[in-house]
Amino acid sequence: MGYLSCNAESAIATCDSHYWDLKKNRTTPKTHRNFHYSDLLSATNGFSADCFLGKGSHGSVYRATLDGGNLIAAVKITNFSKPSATSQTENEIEILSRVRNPRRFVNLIGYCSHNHYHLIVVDYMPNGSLYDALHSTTTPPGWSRRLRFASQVAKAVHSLHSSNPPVIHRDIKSSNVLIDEKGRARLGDFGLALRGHVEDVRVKCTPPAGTLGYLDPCYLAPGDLSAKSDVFSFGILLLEIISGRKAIDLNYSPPSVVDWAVPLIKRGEIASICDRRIGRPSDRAAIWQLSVVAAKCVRSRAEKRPSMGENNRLMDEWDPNPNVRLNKSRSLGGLQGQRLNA
Ligand SMILES: Nc1ncnc2c1ncn2[C@@H]1O[C@H](COP(=O)(O)OP(=O)(O)OP(=O)(O)O)[C@@H](O)[C@H]1O
Repeated sequence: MGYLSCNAESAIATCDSHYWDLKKNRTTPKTHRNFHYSDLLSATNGFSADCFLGKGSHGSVYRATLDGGNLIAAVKITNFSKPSATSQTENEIEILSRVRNPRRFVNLIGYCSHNHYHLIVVDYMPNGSLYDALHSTTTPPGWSRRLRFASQVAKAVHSLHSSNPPVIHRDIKSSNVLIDEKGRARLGDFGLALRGHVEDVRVKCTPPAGTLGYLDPCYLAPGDLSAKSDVFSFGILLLEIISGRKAIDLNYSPPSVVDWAVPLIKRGEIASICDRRIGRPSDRAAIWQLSVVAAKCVRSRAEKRPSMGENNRLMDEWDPNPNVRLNKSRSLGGLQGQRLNA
């Protein structure tokens, strides 16, 4: 996936550099382990093909068997010679040292530096990414799993936005949502995340970055960043979950999932955007509601988008227990019948 801009180094130069100076270790709390390279080498069988999990834009990922077989982890390796990769890895370590959620995030276990390489050790997610589940399998997830994934990602993003100071992820997309051993969707890849209030100098100085197709059109300059940029990307992710279409797919016209799906949602033609590979949704009201939430999240004016807290409250109405759901719906007022003004 192509990053529009990952130019964090120049931002660090102009901003409050000591805040992020991981190497001098002034601000990073020691909650993670410092691994020896030799341990990671043997834990991955010498980074063998057998342990290879995948390759991203900044390096490769391997499965590691640590602590005498008691801990299975994923090791991401990036090369120091790529400055953008280095700054993203350092940033990911910094952020993940401060936010931790065993059920919602792909958490940091530790890290190691060796010669020209940074190695970051994180929770191992044995069931691939949401991108793979939606786009690369012959058996895509059914509607109830999709609803669960949507709700789990919403909770993960909300927990970032409501931490103190808040964290804006800036790269929410299906390939950064990984599925754990219990089938839960967890948010990973915090390389572009920013921790701080929007008025903080670090946040104000960092150039826009993200992935094409998910990037908020209002986020054109550093000062435009807000949590609503994550809300936009989350809306794209919801459209992807509902339709099974990629954020941008040149095989379709229009290629953008937003340009295609939102007019249909506004006309109430929800069935037209539902993924045909998995049949009709049994819980049509929930999918209807999810589609409306998605359309609200991708509104062109950031201030008109709901917060992740509001999205969460609406999604909580899909409790698997119909009685609980009915009560919640009564108390909160469902979306059904609401007009959607872009
Ligand atoms: N914690 C993990 N557990 C298991 N597999 C992982 C883990 N992290 C990444 N992977 C796998 O490794 C591959 C590369 O991941 P990585 O995060 O480096 O890149 P990406 O998110 O796919 O792409 P990009 O770097 O462009 O954002 C992914 O396909 C993913 O399935």
